[in-house]
Amino acid sequence: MQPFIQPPSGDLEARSPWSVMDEAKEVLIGKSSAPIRGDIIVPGSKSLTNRALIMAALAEGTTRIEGLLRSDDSYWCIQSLKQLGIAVKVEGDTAMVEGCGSKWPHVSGEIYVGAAGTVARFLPAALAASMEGFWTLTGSKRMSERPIGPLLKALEEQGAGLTYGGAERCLPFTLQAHGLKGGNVTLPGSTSSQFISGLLLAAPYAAEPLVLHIEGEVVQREYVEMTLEMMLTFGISPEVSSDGSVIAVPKGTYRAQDIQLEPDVSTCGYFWSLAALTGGRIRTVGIHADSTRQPDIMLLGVLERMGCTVIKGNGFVEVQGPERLEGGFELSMRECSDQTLTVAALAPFASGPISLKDVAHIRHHECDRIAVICTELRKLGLTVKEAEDGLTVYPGVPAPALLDSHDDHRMAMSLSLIGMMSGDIRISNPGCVSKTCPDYFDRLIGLGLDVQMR
Ligand SMILES: O=C(O)C1=C[C@@H](OP(=O)(O)O)[C@@H](O)[C@H](O)C1
Ligand SMILES: C=C(OP(=O)(O)O)C(=O)O
Repeated sequence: MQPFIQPPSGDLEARSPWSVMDEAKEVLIGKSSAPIRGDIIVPGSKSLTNRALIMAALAEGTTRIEGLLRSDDSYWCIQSLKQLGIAVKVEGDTAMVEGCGSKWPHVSGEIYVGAAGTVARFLPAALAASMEGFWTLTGSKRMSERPIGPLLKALEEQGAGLTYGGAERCLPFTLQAHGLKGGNVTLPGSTSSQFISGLLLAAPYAAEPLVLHIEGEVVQREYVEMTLEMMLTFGISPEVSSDGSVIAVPKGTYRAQDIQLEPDVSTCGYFWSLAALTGGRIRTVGIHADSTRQPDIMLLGVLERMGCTVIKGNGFVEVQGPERLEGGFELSMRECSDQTLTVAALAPFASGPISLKDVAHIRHHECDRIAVICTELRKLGLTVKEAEDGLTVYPGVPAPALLDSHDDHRMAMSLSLIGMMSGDIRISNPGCVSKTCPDYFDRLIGLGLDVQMR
């Protein structure tokens, strides 16, 4: 075990005022001696929050959003909209957004998107849809490395002028808006579903109806469905071909709404896992498992396969952990790939190896998630086999270690699960949880876990 506390690391500029633990250099989670039990209400979905904010900004009229997530990703979304001259008033988890009908009040300026993939990929088309404007988009160091090229290429073809401050077709860039032409546009589905969602969000404002042709299978297709569903809520009905590869978006204007957002199912995954690992019981309130569009609900199927009992109630989901988790199988995580790290953290405690596949794209997330989870699990003395599109984790007993979150909220939250099972595990730079769940560690304390910040 390394004796020294590491200096603070990570891209602290990307932390927002809604982050609560920037000072923490590391977290130590004590071994849990009892099954974890509790009922919790998880904050709003990041994906729903940022879609709702951007559609509300593009709409005509004032939208009321309830159940908003207050985290770095939504903070940078709101700040970006404010930079564009949109009035956004936030009280608790309610936001009032004055829409601009795609005529952004501030026609120039610099917009910082933090580390939020949803803001970096959802805003450019919404900017390009305006008839005038000249904006520079910048983001965290990692966001400047993450792919966005296919979306920017499509926007250039649609009429936007783009110049690059660093590498070609990456952040930072300056976008000159001339409106979107519409007509046929092609985007690949294999790197990120966010390119498709980003173009769809702005598509109703194109000069001609826009027809999006998707090349190849979409990683996490359900996020595209989530976008289409919210477009419908705001009054626009795209038509999808029977094989899903062509989406025709009619011209129109979003109409302001009063909407209530669901809790973040991706965040629920860590809490369900606490129950799964300890033979406990966690009920997350506010989730309708059968109707949610959040793809990480599919983690419930994985937990059942691992021997958990899952109760899908009316407005809640409850997970009860077994005596011992089952392993010895292979899973495609393509459709709920944000949970790959969660399952990798559960796997050492299962009865047999678990192989996770079809997630090559997560190498382009907050860090190279496949390489990094393998590195961190190996530091614990565990056996892991890395593949191009996933990994296999073997059962084992984790040894004490100092682990690195790699400034990735999902790494920090997943590694905390191992910490709780093993004790003597420290995680450096834990403050990155603020990307989606700023009070994550306080919530663990609330469930009776021994969590020390240093
Ligand atoms: O549209 C969204 O809200 C998201 C899409 C997914 O991204 P990719 O399709 O880029 O993997 C997911 O990983 C991310 O957390 C949220
Ligand atoms: C991939 C993620 O985020 P982003 O929206 O930045 O892509 C994530 O939250 O796991």
